[in-house]
Amino acid sequence: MSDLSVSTELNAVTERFRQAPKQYDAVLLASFGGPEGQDDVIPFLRNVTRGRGIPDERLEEVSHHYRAFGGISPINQQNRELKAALEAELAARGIELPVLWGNRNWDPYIAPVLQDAYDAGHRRMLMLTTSAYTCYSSCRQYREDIGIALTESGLDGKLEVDKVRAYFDHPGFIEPFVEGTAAGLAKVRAELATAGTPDAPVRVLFATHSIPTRDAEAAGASEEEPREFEGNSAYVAQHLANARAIMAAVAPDVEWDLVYQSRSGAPHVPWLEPDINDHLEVLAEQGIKGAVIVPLGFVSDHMEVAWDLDTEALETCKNLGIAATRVPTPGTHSTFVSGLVDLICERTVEQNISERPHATELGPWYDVLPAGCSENFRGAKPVIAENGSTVGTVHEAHPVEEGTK
Ligand SMILES: CC1=C(CCC(=O)O)c2cc3nc(cc4[nH]c(cc5[nH]c(cc1n2)c(C)c5CCC(=O)O)c(CCC(=O)O)c4C)C(CCC(=O)O)=C3C
Ligand SMILES: [Fe+2]
Repeated sequence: MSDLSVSTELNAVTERFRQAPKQYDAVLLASFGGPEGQDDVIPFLRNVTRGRGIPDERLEEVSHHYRAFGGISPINQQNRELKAALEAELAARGIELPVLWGNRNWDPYIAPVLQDAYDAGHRRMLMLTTSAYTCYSSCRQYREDIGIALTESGLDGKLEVDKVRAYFDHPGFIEPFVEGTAAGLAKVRAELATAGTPDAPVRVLFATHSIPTRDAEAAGASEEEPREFEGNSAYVAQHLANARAIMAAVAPDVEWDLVYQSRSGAPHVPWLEPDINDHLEVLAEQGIKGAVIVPLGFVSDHMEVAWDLDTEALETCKNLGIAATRVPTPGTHSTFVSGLVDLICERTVEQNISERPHATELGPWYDVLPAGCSENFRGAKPVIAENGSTVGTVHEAHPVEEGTK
């Protein structure tokens, strides 16, 4: 249906940071976590922002987003559904790999999940995150949280944990956006036609989470493997490359912009801009009458999508007289789920997939990150899946290996 252009070639850098396939005994589906009731809201926000310099006023404001949803973030249910979909796809392919689910900021927390996994006999796990891009928050922080959990529990050296590559440009992640953008454009154009202005200008807005510009510049950067990125940031470059790939497949003639949302730091700290709402005002002044909002930075329709886009940005569009629609996130789209299982199979010995499909020239991203990748100036922490770090590796003979020799 679409003509997303996909390459399976490895670049020299990826080749160097590639890990040989292993015999894993479980997948760890690692996510952000969210509150499941009004009483959870404040403790959850404290977990997220511990030591991060987020002003109280911002926490107060964000707590209202959660309160409006009964204190329940949609993210946990979405992860339960993703876990079930992954289990079904693995089973359908005859792959015996249990999927365990752990969160960075809410129950079920990563640390006890790792302990339970070890107690149940697991020794070699492959982490799959619900975060597709490269920056501190979307990659390194997950790797540090595993590193900290392993070190503090004494499991380091006994339980091995690796990570699936950042999959922003895997076709399984991009295809649902291609489909959604095409459908969104058709919907907005139909709406404009009904209003008697079929030729009114429409803009596609690719939305992602803003991050501090300092984090953006550190994203994907490492002394070991210096690389130049568009926008001076792998995070920015990855989104731009994805947006281009999607527009090339869907509507090469339609104009688009990359915009940011959910900024939370202190006002004097610079974050990536423009904010989607500010940008919509500029577009309205330029005479834009239709907008297709693509939540390119997100894997599921969690609170950052449900509030910041569906509640705030769509409200802004309404006030500005812009006909708008928000495209679905990959969620449990069968192409996405199947792509995630392909990503797992890239790393496993059984039913190994040796090709590394990628729809942008930036990828495929690394299995093992170059030393110091996306460090965020908050001090060194134990980290897994990184060149030069032994955290998350096993120093003794591995029982699974012994059994299979
Ligand atoms: C890059 C990125 C992603 C995408 C990658 C990924 O998916 O991981 C993401 C996802 C998410 N962010 C989420 C929620 C929050 N993020 C916050 C704060 C922050 N996010 C940041 C970045 C990101 N965040 C940053 C740099 C901060 C500042 C504090 C810090 O430096 O860490 C805060 C604090 C309050 C506020 O200021 O908003 C909350 C509540 C939820 C859960 C939604 C739900 O509950 O459904 C999800 C999926
Ligand atoms: Fe966030």
